[in-house]
Amino acid sequence: MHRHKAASAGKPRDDVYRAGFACFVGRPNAGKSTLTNAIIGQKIAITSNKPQTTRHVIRGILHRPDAQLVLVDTPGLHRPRTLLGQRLNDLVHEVWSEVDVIGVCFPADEPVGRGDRFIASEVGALKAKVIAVVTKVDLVDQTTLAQRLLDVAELYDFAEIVPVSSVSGHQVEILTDVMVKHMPESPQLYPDDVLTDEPEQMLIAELIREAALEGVRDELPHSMAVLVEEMLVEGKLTRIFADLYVERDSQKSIVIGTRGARLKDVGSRARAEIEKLLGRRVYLDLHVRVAKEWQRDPKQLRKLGF
Ligand SMILES: Nc1nc2c(ncn2[C@@H]2O[C@H](COP(=O)(O)OP(=O)(O)OP(=O)(O)O)[C@@H](O)[C@H]2O)c(=O)[nH]1
Repeated sequence: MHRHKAASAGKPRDDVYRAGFACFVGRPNAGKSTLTNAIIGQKIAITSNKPQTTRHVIRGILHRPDAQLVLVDTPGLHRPRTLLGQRLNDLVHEVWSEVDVIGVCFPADEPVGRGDRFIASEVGALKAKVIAVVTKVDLVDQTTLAQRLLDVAELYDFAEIVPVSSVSGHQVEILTDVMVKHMPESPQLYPDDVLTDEPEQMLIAELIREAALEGVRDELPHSMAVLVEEMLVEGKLTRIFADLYVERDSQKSIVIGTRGARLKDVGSRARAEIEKLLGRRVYLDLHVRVAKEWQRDPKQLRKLGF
């Protein structure tokens, strides 16, 4: 038997450190993003687009003394009508097969429908624990909520059903506890200092944006966004990877300048400011991208503040 020492010693559950991956799924508008923010937003939330151990995009990591909960993104699941739809669904299943907990979200203020049934039928037969989250409970009365909980319970044999409101914060803590409870015993998956918290990343993005706009505000008024993709702490040095998004190729040329001279200058000015902010030495890696393809991705657009 490969039992953990702590478990065989009969220690209380509280002593066990748990860590793992979870994702929220559900039809569009079910409240997945808001819930993710409610869980990680007020805590020491850290985000990154460069997953270290898995292929999926990490939305945030919740650190607790007893657990680490890594929330990952999945693209929406659709009834596959096209090859692309099929490929997307394959990707969804790939992510699902790698997570420990799947939270299927059902908005309390809308009846359970065909889309919900489809998703519920797809989440079975996985190693993941599947829990139901009834979202937006602040929008309905007790009778409606009770009916919704019954309808959801009939869809699938969920491990748990948790009603929450991301807006009022009602039961968000409890949902987190439930998710942690279903995480495997595991050492910490991500060290605390590999990634950083979002507010800090926003400030850094703003400093880069300031530096990039200097002298060219007339040509590039609002059409630029900066996204800090990754921050890595390596000894005394912090490596920061950031993307500058512009709307057109012509704007990209302006930002980069002749043979990259302007971008280099932007980088060194931004770096000086970031070093002041962090009080640490910084290596800054800037990439200029045209946002065209990003405009079709609402999540990315939201992240960029458009
Ligand atoms: N009143 C209330 N509104 C909520 C709550 N959670 C989410 N909403 C609202 O519901 C809408 C959809 O929420 P999102 O979090 O964007 O939903 P989503 O599932 O991520 O949507 P997609 O990205 O389209 O899949 C937004 O307008 C939210 O403000 C809640 O707990 N209470």
